[in-house]
Amino acid sequence: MRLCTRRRSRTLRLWLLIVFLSLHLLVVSLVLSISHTSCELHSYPDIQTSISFSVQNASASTSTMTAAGSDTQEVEMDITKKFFFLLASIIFLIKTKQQSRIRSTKRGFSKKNAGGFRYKPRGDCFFFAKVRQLCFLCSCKQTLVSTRLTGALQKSGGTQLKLVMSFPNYGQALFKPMKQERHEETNVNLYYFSDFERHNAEIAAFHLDKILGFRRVPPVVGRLVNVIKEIKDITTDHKLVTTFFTSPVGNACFYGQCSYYCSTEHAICGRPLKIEGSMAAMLPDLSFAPRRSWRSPWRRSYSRSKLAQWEMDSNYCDSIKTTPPYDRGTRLVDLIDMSILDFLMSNMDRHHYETFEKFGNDTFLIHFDNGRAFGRHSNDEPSILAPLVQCCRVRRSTLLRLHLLSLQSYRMSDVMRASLSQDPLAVVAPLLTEQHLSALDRRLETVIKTIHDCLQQHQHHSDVIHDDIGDYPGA
Ligand SMILES: Nc1ncnc2c1ncn2[C@@H]1O[C@H](COP(=O)(O)OP(=O)(O)OP(=O)(O)O)[C@@H](O)[C@H]1O
Ligand SMILES: [Mn+2]
Repeated sequence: MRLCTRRRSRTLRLWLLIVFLSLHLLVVSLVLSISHTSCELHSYPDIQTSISFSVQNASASTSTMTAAGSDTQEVEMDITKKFFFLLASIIFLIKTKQQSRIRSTKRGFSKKNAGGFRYKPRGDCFFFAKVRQLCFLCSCKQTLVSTRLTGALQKSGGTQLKLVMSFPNYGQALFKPMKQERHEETNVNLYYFSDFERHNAEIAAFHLDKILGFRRVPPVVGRLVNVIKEIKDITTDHKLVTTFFTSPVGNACFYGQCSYYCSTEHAICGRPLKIEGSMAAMLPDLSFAPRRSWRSPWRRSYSRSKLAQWEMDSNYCDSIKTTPPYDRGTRLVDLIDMSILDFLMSNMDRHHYETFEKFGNDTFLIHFDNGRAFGRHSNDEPSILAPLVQCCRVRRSTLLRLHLLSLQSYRMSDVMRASLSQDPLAVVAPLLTEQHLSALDRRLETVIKTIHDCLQQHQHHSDVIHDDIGDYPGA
């Protein structure tokens, strides 16, 4: 009898082991394939090949378009894939939770993938960073758009109201509510530092950054949020609750606490209940993936009367070029990439940028905080291009991408329009007005002309072009 029970329990254990091992194998292969392909699918595969192909052959096929714009589309997973992904995610989450606890005590992260690190689950936004770019799995967008919200807290720091929203699986997103209609231009008498932050600018900046091939803005999507059910009823912030009220026309409003525009006059109101906003995927917690904040050498003075040094000294770049970390590697051209992005969307508010500490100085710049972009379409701000004008340096890959987006068939405004139409809020109204889209084409011409002027002023192309493609024949 006892022998029989023992034999039965041994068979049972054996079966359990087989089931466990096969499940494990399945999960490992799925996770590996997902984490591998996702970055390929979403990370501008083979940008050099795509661009060189189209520049050489202006009538390039749709494969080039994939690199320029349509790769902003999320990959739709079919039901089976979704099921397996869910299964993999659940087991993976449990495993990663245990691992991350061990790793976070070491204050580091795994460097399993060549030149990259992973993973910190933030909801479904499995995060993956390479030395050169940010990468999120495809389910991330869906999480931001439709996962139930379980918490809303005001984010401390910063000047304007923004909320950290939580998902049931402890994932988080940064919510910036709509403060201004899409067609409204910033009042000309407002200084750049007191301009409103725009939710559609955060969304559009994410798309533009991708189209430019940078991938340095964390994913941002638009979402309609119920002011009462998804903020007031779920927040544990009692001070925030006291700022809710019903407007004279019956809309649910609140204003929160912050140093700019947190008052009844600038209340954030639903229509009557729902309000548009941008949801940005949160990067891993600082304890897991520490970041360093850098003051931009071309930071504005944030004063009504003072000028910054770079505005007074035309040789300013000479000193920056010899100052670490701008004296070596790609830091200077990365900063110039950022100034091109900012000029295109007219963002004057780039006071700081951040990097992941783990990658040291040889890494990309994270382009956070784009809410003050796309304020005025009728005006271009040449001073934003100062790093390019003063240093006359640019990555070859950036120049090629700009050339591509200036071609009739891949016009920047067309690619942006197509890309932005993928956002859930595009059904309410286009994320950028046509005036803003055509401003992009106009500003692109200015950037290209500036680079050509630099080439004329310098004897050798290599003085201007930072060759990050190597074997690509002349730009
Ligand atoms: N997606 C994100 N993931 C993680 N941290 C983020 C994210 N977005 C912003 N942050 C952090 O929060 C800080 C404030 O965010 P943001 O700059 O967007 O707000 P802000 O109110 O415009 O700030 P400021 O007034 O200082 O410009 C950022 O500097 C960054 O450190
Ligand atoms: Mn800001």
